Amino acid sequence: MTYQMTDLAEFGWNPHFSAQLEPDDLEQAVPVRVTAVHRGAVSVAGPGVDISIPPYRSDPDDSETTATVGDWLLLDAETHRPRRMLPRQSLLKRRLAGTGRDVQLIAANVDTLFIVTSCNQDFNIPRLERYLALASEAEVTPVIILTKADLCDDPGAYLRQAYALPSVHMVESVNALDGKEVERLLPWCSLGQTVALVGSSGVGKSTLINSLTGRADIATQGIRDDDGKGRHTTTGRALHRMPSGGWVVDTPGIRELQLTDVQSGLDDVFSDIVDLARSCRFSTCRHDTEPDCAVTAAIEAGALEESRLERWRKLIAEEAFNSASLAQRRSRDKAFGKMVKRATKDKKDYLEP
Ligand SMILES: Nc1nc2c(ncn2[C@@H]2O[C@H](COP(=O)(O)OP(=O)(O)OP(=O)(O)O)[C@@H](O)[C@H]2O)c(=O)[nH]1
Ligand SMILES: [Zn+2]
Repeated sequence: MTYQMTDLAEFGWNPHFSAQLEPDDLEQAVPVRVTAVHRGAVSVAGPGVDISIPPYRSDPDDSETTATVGDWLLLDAETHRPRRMLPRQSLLKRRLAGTGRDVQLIAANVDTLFIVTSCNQDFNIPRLERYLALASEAEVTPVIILTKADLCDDPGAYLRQAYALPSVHMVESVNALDGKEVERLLPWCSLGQTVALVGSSGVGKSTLINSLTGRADIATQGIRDDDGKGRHTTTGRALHRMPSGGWVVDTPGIRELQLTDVQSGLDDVFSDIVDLARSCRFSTCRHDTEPDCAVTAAIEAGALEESRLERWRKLIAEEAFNSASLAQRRSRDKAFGKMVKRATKDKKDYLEP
């Protein structure tokens, strides 16, 4: 079977994925994209394919290799069984709420992360920095979207604060209810582009998705669900096609974002402090009372805000804590695997001396 690359491009295929193909792959396999993950089934779609298959994990020992929304799978053209998953271009994940340890995959192969906040008390620099670190770590381009501009006297003040963050290059303020204004986001939503939205509850993510998809089937707060049992919030997870040709990932609100394994993301977002720290006299400088500390010197000179240093410290501490518990679990899993292997070998030796 052969495909026009343009047919695949509609689903978000790009040279990154072409580069993963073996010469005869497309003769025996169909590339499909995961459009939804349900309990016990995964929906996939591609040119001429729109089916449900059982959940797939390429490495049984590694939960991060579970096919998630946005992943590309090569299905056997006849049996429709997955042959393999193509290496991801990006991966958004978060610590699973409640368990404290497990990592939940949010979406793969996302091009742009819309970090949504509103021009009111939700606007919060530390929260933006967390989301920026998440985007950087996931290798997704961040765009900050300031909603409810229509309810605010001076949206420009919020725009300026967001732009002032060193790693921020794109900020848009919109009235998410106004389709015309939301068109300003179209450059990130063109053919085959995949966007995901993150932000606190109530900032307007569903409203934006509705405006971008031109549909009203995604529940917004305050609207009653069909079952009449009450307010429906975004709980499913799926890729929705936009009239502009792009795809939008509808993920549940990430209310308690925890940073896992985001050391390099933090370094990017706080590169100003990391750069300064290189000039401290001691490589182990804690930027506290040490002599010749470039960081405290910058604070004294007014070049760095002390609160920014504090936020960095807090995130570093949180990151260290999270990564430590993750590392503990990984080494425990590994030790368990080794023990099982050893026991199996012992048994074999015993049975076949
Ligand atoms: N005036 C105005 N209202 C908005 C805007 N964006 C969202 N709203 C309203 O704010 C409320 C919350 O919006 P949602 O889109 O449900 O927020 P959400 O981020 O999806 O919330 P969760 O589903 O809980 O994560 C709704 O009543 C929207 O109509 C905006 O830009 N301007
Ligand atoms: Zn220092």
